[in-house]
Parts: sequence; C-alpha cells; structure tokens
Amino acid sequence: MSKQSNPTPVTVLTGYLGAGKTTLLNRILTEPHGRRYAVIVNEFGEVGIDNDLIVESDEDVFEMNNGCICCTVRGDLIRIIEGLMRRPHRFDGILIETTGLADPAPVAQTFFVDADVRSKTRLDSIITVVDAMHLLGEIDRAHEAQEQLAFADTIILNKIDLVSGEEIAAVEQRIRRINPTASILRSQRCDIDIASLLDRKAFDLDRILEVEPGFLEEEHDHEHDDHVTSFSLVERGPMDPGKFLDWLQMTVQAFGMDMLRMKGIIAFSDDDDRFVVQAVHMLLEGDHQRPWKEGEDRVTRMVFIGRDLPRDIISDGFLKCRAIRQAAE
Ligand SMILES: Nc1nc2c(ncn2[C@@H]2O[C@H](COP(=O)(O)OP(=O)(O)OP(=O)(O)O)[C@@H](O)[C@H]2O)c(=O)[nH]1
Repeated sequence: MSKQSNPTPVTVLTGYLGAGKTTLLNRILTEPHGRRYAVIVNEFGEVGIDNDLIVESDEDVFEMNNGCICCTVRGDLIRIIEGLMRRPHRFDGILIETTGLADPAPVAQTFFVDADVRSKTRLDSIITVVDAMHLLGEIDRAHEAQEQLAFADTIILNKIDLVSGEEIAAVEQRIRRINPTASILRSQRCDIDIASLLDRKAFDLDRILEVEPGFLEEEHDHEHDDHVTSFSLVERGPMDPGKFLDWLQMTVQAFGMDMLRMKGIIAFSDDDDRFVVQAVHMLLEGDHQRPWKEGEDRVTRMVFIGRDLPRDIISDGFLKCRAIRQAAE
C-alpha cells in the first residue's frame, strides 16, 4: 500500500473514438496485477452509456458527463482528485479515461499547474489507444487524434486482427511522424501485459515541453471540430429485435463513413437480457450483456457521434423499430 507521502501515480487513457479505451480499462480492472485503482471516466454525449460498458468491479468509478474533460469539466476533475486524495489508502493509483475527442494536453496540465493536485499526485503515463483499421482514414481531419498521439509515452496499436501486416506498418509509420519516441505495442482487444503499463514512470515532461513549449504556462484553448456532433435516442417501450437489427445494419451501412461512433443499450421485447450494440464506422458489434436487474428501468438508449449525421432520418427509423403491442395486452 502506498504511503501518504508518496505521490499517487495517475495514468491517462486516451485515443480517438472507438479505438479501444474501454476495452483496455476493463482489462486493467479485471486482470490480477495486484493494484487497486480509482477510475475517472469522462464521456461525450447526453445519455451516459460508457459507465454501463465498464465491467463491474470493486474499484471506485467516477463519471464526468457534463462536458468534455479538456474543456468545461476540468474544475470537476480537480475536485474529484482532491476528494480522492483525502482517502489515499483505498487505492494505489488513479486512472482517467478521456473521451475520444479530448485533447490530452489540458488533462495532463492539471497535474502540473494545480498546486494541491501537483503535491499529491504524479502523472505516470499517457497511454493512447489507436484503431489500426481507421486511424489513417481519420487522422488528417481529426486534430484531437494527432494531439493524443503527440502526447503519448505509450501507444497501443489495437485491432491488428482487422488489418494486414503492410497496413500495420503504414499506420506505425504515420504514428512515428507524429511521435518518434513513444513505445508502440501491438494488440488485439488490448491483450497486453497490463502490469507493464502501470506505475512505470513513463511520462516525460521534458519531451512534452519540446512538443509544446507553452505546456506549463498558458491555459489551453481547445477547439473541437464543430462538425463532429452527438445525439441520443431514448425509448421506454421495448424494441422489436428483428426490425431493430435490420435497421441498425442498414443505418451503419448508409451513414458509416460519417458515423464515427455509435453505442447503445437495447431493451428487446420478450428478452430478459440487455443487448449492447456498438459501431465504429461500418464495423458493428452486438451481444447480450447481462440480465436486466430487478427494478432496473428497461429503457433503450443510444448515442451517435459523427460528422453531420441526419438525426431526423435516424430517429424516424429508430422509432419504427418499436415492438407493436397486441391490442389485447
Ligand atoms: N475487431 C476488434 N474489435 C475491437 C478491438 N478492440 C476493441 N474492439 C471493439 O471496438 C469497439 C470500441 O471499443 P471500445 O473499447 O469501446 O473503444 P473506446 O475507445 O472506449 O470508444 P469510445 O466510446 O469512443 O471512447 C467495441 O465494439 C469493441 O468490441 C480489437 O482489437 N479488434
């Protein structure tokens, strides 16, 4: 257990939309590496879904849903960390999962410019997860993805099952143009040695100051890409599984180019299990997750994040997938 005088190590998990951050977080929370973490999760979108996709564990998980961690909620981040520091013996480190659209600079800066936070914590590592299949298609127009790579000391080149050896080499080359020094680990579903990622003193302030000389001085003025927006769909009645899955497949095909990310928890008619759907562009996954709990609201919630997605069309199609109840019911 850490002594109070030792600063608590902080690991920041970043990476563009759908790269595999939650997959990595779930491994960190379940694999036996002998450390306990307090976890801070920030998500983009009005309806919280990420927290439902994180494995249930003994760890304390704090959600920050009221905005982007790198902009409006930084004060919240400081407050959460200060709260955690009042009970330092409950955990060995802090993990922060940022949204896919976060600039990691202001998050990292928090650990240097806030005197109270700086005295009690130590930024240990910035780990950036990369989607080997989609990075090259997005990187030139996604400023945030470039920042995430530039700030990383460790890059996890994930989803190597979806690309060829030559494609992996091309992605690595592109990463190296942005960040020549970070260690790059290849993975499938983030299957890396978790213990080797944690508490490793990898963050190097001197290197960051080379990349961004004003890092410690100014307030970072971060601008998000205005074309990337998000909307949510919520429905309290059950959905028809056949109609819903057909519609979703069609939607992903039709709008996948601009659909950066989709996630949903679906309540199907005549089904006692929650169904989880996720897409990154046209790659769609869906599976039963766990039974609905006693008293849990069986509500369908979906979040779409994309470039100029036609909300009305998607919403209309969604509503047509509601299960029709028999008049006798
Ligand atoms: N084929 C394949 N799919 C993967 C791999 N890693 C993650 N996925 C899938 O990719 C999707 C996104 O993974 P997440 O871990 O939720 O990604 P994220 O970075 O947390 O996504 P955000 O919600 O945008 O923050 C999910 O459907 C995962 O099951 C991989 O190595 N190979």
